[in-house]
Amino acid sequence: MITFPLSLTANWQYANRLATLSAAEQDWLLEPGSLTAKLKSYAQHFAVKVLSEQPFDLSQSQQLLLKTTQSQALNREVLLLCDDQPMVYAQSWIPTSARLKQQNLLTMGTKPLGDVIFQDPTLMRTAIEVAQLDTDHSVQQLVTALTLSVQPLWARRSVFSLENNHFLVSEIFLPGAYIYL
Ligand SMILES: C=C(O[C@@H]1C=C(C(=O)O)C=C[C@H]1O)C(=O)O
Repeated sequence: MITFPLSLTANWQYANRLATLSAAEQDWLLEPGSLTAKLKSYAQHFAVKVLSEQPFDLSQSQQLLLKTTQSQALNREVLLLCDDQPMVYAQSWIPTSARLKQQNLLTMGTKPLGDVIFQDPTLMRTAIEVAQLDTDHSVQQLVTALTLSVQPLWARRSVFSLENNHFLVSEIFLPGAYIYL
């Protein structure tokens, strides 16, 4: 039985410190635009499956990343599926601020975050950090539950901002994702 939220503790690094990324790895890990839009361009059918969406306590490191003293945020964990294949596990931490509520980010359901936030011209994003999750990382329990093959996984994360309201989005590329092809 998987306990959400999954821990995403990892050796996060800014991509410019990783000289050995392949072209495909750079293409997917450093995609500056919407990952949703990029995945949709590769698939006939795109869908979001919500795994867990609940208020949860922010860790101290998350509060620092989000530049917030709020103790809780909405934790949203989803799978992004292309033609019914799970391609990405995404985990977002969205503080319950009025501005983020106004954007309906706290009640997205199966609508992809990217379809909303990238429509906002005030959206800002920090530099993308990347990490490789090894075969004994806690995310691998989800890989096994999805009957996918355990393998080192690429991950990326960044902090988005809408008028000084910050939220953290992490994305793990699952086995079979285009990044590995
Ligand atoms: C931020 C984006 O939204 C995507 C969709 C998410 C969701 O619906 O929870 C989470 C992370 C992203 O993979 C994006 O498209 O880049």
